[in-house]
Amino acid sequence: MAKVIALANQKGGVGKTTTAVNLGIGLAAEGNRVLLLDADAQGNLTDSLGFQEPDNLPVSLATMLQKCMAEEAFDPQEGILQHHEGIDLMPGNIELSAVEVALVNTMSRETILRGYVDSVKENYDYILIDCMPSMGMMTINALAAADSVIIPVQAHYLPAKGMTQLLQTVARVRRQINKKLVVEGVLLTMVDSRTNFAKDISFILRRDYGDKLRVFQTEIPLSIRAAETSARGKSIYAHDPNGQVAKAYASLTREVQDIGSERRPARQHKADHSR
Ligand SMILES: Nc1ncnc2c1ncn2[C@@H]1O[C@H](COP(=O)(O)OP(=O)(O)OP(=O)(O)O)[C@@H](O)[C@H]1O
Ligand SMILES: [Mg+2]
Repeated sequence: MAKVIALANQKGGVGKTTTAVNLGIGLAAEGNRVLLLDADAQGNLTDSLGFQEPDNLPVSLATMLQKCMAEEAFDPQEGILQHHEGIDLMPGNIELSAVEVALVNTMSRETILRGYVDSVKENYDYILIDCMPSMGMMTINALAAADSVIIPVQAHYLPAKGMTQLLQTVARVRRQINKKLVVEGVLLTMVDSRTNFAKDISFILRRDYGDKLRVFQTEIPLSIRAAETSARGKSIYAHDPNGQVAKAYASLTREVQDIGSERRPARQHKADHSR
């Protein structure tokens, strides 16, 4: 049964999609069965895995969510695409915007995506959900469907305010819709280790949040190599296997796998109970 991880941050351009691709393919390289869900109407995940023009795909996540809303039966393999680096993808496209609007007037509007995820869960070890940069209904659906959330944070900005909002949303979803939801970890991305500023942000983040949340030891370096992959339909491991970004994503993959095999740290239990 899959572990379901959402990649979420309402701030745009922080590395959610890049992390979905490279963590997903990293986990597959370790022998896991992995499904990526593109829950962003921009379709960037679909596009960056080489399925260009996502808006022309006949079946996408929007199609499947419409079926779930209509309580229509479907084949769990329907619409799932295969990427040559060993992962499956349920693509996303502009139609998700219409679905997001339709959700507002639907019964159980927060748990439609969970219904879809439940129907495909047994075929995978990990399902990663790439969220859009907003806290709208689709992201709430992703948090409702997930076991945990990874929060990528760009090392260029102090994330304080946005993080507080996001953590409040996660806590609200946990209280009201999905008791099991935890923060898997905060991931620093686009770290320019030559600057003191990036070091300061890493320090502040670990100081202010480190006792409540896991801040991944791995930090993803800023590199044009990472930016290039989105245009080429492949992972950083295929594009620049010996580079720093590939090493960092492989290290993140190991951290995420290790979490699965260890008990949750005591401090996280404490944080949960204090709410
Ligand atoms: N480590 C990195 N170094 C340099 N550029 C990067 C790195 N990671 C991602 N990028 C680039 O930064 C941009 C934003 O990354 P990405 O699309 O992964 O963010 P996102 O959070 O998914 O954005 P959105 O909120 O729009 O969905 C992309 O052009 C991507 O190629
Ligand atoms: Mg994205």
